[in-house]
Amino acid sequence: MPSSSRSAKDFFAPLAVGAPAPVREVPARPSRAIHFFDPSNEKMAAKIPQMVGTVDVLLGNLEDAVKADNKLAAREGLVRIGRDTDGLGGPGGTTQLWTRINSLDSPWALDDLTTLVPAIGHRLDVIMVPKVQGAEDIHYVDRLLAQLEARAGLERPILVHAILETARGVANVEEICGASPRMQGLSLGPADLAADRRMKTTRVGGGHPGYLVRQDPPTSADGAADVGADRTTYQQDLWHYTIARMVDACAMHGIYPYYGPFGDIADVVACEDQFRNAFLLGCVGTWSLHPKQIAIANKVFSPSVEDIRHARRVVAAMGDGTGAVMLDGKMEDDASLKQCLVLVDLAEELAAIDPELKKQYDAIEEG
Ligand SMILES: CC(C)(COP(=O)(O)OP(=O)(O)OC[C@H]1O[C@@H](n2cnc3c(N)ncnc32)[C@H](O)[C@@H]1OP(=O)(O)O)[C@@H](O)C(=O)NCCC(=O)NCCSC(=O)C[C@H](O)C(=O)O
Ligand SMILES: [Mg+2]
Repeated sequence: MPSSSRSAKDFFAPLAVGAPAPVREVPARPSRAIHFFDPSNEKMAAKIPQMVGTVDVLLGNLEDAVKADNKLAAREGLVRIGRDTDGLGGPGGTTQLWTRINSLDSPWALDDLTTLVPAIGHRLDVIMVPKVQGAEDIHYVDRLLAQLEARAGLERPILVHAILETARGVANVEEICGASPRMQGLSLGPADLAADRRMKTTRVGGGHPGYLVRQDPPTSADGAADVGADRTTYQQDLWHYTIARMVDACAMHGIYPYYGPFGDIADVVACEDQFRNAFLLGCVGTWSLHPKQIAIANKVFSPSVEDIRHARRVVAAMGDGTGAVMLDGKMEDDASLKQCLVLVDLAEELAAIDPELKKQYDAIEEG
């Protein structure tokens, strides 16, 4: 659905003479892990060629986590990597190439775009824009990209991904998603969002032991509550509300939602839990900050063999897709079939790019 500031008839028109036609549908390319690296960090940059083919997306980060003194080196490093790395980015790339530019109010964002698009625009699949506040930020990037693409003679538009990391961004999430046909998706930026909301946390994503609910107190025979008794507590998910809003806004506009960073690199168990919550709620992928988070993301954001076995059984049992049937004591109908088809379709997309997964899904016995 077009945003209110552009009429429906103009929504899919190029925003500059000579710019490529906007996409009508965002390509469903697997992007389970968006792996962040700092192109100014020589050790990290040296690892990028060998990571192609092992991760769905490699993202050259130019924003936070890159020291101010290294901003230029990061931009130039990304240009080198984009130019020289086989198989990275563009329509034939085995791994997508994304970048996160600096925020639009920073001294670097304009040069990020005017340098990257002419130099490696043909390789760049998606530009992640941080701290997006509303549709106006997307409109600015949209027009500028169209001008730069036209000048560079690009044949396909670079897509845009917004990070949801301000209270205003969350309040405007639907209009952000619908602001341009370039919109590919949204990620949660829990660290900046926490600061902007004045949450009293100090972490980069994940949970907090203080955010909990407690079991009711036991009562004595006279009905008095023993509030001092030992009671089980249940840690709650700080990010549930925002992820759920993000998922709905993305689904409504046909674009893709992602969890963001999990900063406790050592806690691979909680990382997997956080990723899985996001997967179950509808996210298609997550960020990876360290090489060891790639395997976690790939595992979590690929449907399990058990889920695919069950989903295929439901599809088979439902025949023409209408009516209701009983399977293993449970009712299945049109709606559960649709859920199963989400999983089956995702498995097919992933099997097409991941031979190991394909082997596992192909080995599932029918019946
Ligand atoms: C988190 C790190 C700083 C950890 O780095 P380091 O201490 O060097 O880790 P290791 O010693 O375990 O590294 C082992 C080797 O792996 C290489 N390495 C590390 N990270 C990466 C990477 N991301 N990509 C490629 N290679 C990597 C190291 O160089 C070591 O190599 P070697 O010595 O040759 O064996 C570091 O991982 C890091 O900086 N990660 C990226 C951080 C980042 O991008 N942060 C920004 C995103 S989160 C954010 O911005 C918040 C968000 O916007 C919000 O608001 O919520
Ligand atoms: Mg941030």
